Amino acid sequence: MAVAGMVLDKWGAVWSGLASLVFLWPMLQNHIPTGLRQWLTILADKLTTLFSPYLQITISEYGDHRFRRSDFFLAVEAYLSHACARRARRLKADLGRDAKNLQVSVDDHQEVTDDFRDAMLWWYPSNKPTRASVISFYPADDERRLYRLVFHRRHRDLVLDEYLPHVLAEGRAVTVRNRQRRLFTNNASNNWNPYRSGNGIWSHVPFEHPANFDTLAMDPDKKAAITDDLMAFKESKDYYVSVGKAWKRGYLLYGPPGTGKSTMIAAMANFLDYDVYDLELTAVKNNTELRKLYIETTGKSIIVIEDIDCSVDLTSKRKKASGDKKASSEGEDDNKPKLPTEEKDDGTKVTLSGLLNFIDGLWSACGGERIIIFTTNHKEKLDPALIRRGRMDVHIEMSYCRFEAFKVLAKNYLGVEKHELFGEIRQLLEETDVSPADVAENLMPMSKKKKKDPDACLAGLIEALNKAKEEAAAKAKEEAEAAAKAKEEEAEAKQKEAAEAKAKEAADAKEEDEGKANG
Ligand SMILES: Nc1ncnc2c1ncn2[C@@H]1O[C@H](COP(=O)(O)OP(=O)(O)OP(=O)(O)O)[C@@H](O)[C@H]1O
Repeated sequence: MAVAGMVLDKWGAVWSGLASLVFLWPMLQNHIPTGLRQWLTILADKLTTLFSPYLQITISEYGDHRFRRSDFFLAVEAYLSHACARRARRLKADLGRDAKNLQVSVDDHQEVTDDFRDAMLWWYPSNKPTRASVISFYPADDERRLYRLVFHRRHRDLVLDEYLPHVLAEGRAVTVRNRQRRLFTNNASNNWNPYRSGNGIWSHVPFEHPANFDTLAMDPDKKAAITDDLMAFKESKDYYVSVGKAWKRGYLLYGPPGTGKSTMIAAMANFLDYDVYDLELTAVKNNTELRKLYIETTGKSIIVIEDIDCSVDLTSKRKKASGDKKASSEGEDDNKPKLPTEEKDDGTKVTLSGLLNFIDGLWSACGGERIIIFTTNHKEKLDPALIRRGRMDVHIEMSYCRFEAFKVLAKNYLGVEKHELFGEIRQLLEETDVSPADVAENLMPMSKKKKKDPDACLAGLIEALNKAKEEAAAKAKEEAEAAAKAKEEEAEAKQKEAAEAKAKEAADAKEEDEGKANG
């Protein structure tokens, strides 16, 4: 007993000495030269590590690789916000994913305690420079956020074998439950900031588009094929692993304006419960930026490049390669922003090969569970390499409104599934090319009175369709006349050219004869 008492006395003195040092340290620091202070700090750290019965695990935001936020860090963040909220002193409140329920979570820099199978654990968030960064030449990397988990050494096995896997699983489940889906857009690179969480590469707002496959006007069989494909993709993680492919899928949506390409993307995102990254390619300076943007996207997301033909001049390369310089500018709108497609990558532009790598290069396999969608009004303008199967796995044509699609709109907008005017409308829709956007516009009851009156809306639609039909016929006539006139002019020009050539030939022959006679 006496020996035990002496040992306790000895440790008591050590702990009380250390406690005094910790207490006086802030005052002493100001009177100690910097070099000595750093040395003492490191020494104190080593002593604490040596003698303390507590162990510490660090989970940093970017793990070992500096490009992508660590999944484990994100899971810890979600777990702490949710599981430890009751014990935290500083909380934050926000509206949940449905924007109705209040959600209370742990404030960002709050220390929290947790208990797991009777073991106490302490979590310390930090985004201050670590000690290493004080003497490092590269402070930026160390200023990123981290969590320290502190626990008694007798719980080592429990923490490593059971607690941390529990945190990971719970954190992931919380993330899925609380996910407020987001619509991201890329920032110009001069606004990127390595010190900010997520680097400020993407900005986001809550994604709240109401479109879904029930409200999308489209042929029902085509619609069913798309939803089946999406569902198969979502559930095919193991399949992609087994065939050695990155878990991603490319969709090309093409068709005239107002046929529902953007609406389809929103319906897909709602169907899959994914985020949407709307990538504005003209704001991306080069291939490196493009890669960085991809790496900063998360799984369960749709990455969209709308109107890809307007961002990248994809036809010119092939035509230039065949020596047809004139053809390269045919049909192009010179006012549109275009990014060069020359394969030479001098770091000042996004090239076609950069875009191909974005879709299926090595970096594109980071993370998985992503859908890439390109939209275009002019499929024929795109380089075949860009849209070949394997890159853009599914090509979906968004076409003009036919009767099946109209029925969906009539049901959504007017609540009508059958009507005596449907026959006439079917006939007109077969004869006229109008977009679902135009049809929808005509079914929108702009006054309360009209809302109650589908007859008036449908009659208005018939009127608009007849007008569109007449306009189309007039345009076709005009075009035919213009084509005939052009043909006539061309024939006349050819005739004139032939006559001139003949006259010149005759004049030359005459000159030659006169020359001979004189000579
Ligand atoms: N297939 C459709 N089903 C339901 N609504 C549609 C459909 N197509 C168009 N609309 C309606 O028309 C509006 C415009 O459609 P949307 O923006 O999706 O067309 P888009 O093909 O993306 O056009 P653009 O090529 O000009 O970008 C939508 O807000 C929607 O209300």
